[in-house]
Amino acid sequence: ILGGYEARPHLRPYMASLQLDGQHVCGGFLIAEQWVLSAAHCTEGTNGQLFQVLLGAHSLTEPEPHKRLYRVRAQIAHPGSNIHNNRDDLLLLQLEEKAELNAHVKVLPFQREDRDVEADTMCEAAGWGTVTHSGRRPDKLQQVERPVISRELCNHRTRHDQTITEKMMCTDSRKKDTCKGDSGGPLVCNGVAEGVVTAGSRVCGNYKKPAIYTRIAPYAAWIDGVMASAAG
Ligand SMILES: O=C(O)c1[nH]c2ccc(F)cc2c1NC(=O)[C@H]1C[C@@H]1c1ccccc1
Repeated sequence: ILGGYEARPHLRPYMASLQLDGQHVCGGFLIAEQWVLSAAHCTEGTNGQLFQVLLGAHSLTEPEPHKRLYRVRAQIAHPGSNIHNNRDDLLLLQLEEKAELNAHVKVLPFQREDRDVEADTMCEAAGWGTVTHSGRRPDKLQQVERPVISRELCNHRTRHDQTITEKMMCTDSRKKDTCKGDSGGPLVCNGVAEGVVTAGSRVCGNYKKPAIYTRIAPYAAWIDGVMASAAG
């Protein structure tokens, strides 16, 4: 998160850190007791290694009472996701067991109504992604508020030039922005997860390259289908 600030500890109890060998790789968030939603690009270069999911954390390194690392039983990338573009950039992770829900670990509802969030709506993003242009990595969860910008503006020739589909949304990226390591985390608007930070490599903090999120509503049926088929 560029230009943000340390989150109030455990006020975002749905936040997950996807880790490999104890290292934060991407964000994610709890959408059901045994399921975390993140971004498919985060699995690139991991040659099929399964993530571990840290829940209930504020600091990545300090011992905290409700912090717990969960093993992952299955990782399901959206079938349309690929390394060449940001389309269908979603990853579902089934935890080895149901997460123990408490004040520090809670499910975040996601938007099921497929309608664009109005431009200028203020939304929030949080993550353990880079906090400086030089790539400094924070130990504690950061957050930032960002206004939604219209798909028309985001698709302008000088911005993302017609690559933003109706299953994506954008926020202004002037100075304050999501960045590497925040990918997979939720864009929360009025208390509901509307988007997932895409994990394609993207310059951060430059107003000419707005932040891109996968809108969740268009994928509600896919998400429900995967969770239902793996149930039990
Ligand atoms: O965040 C992303 O967009 C992204 N997309 C990817 C694709 C492949 C891939 F192997 C990783 C990623 C990855 N994350 C990262 O590189 C994470 C490791 C870096 C990081 C940044 C800040 C704080 C902690 C750690």
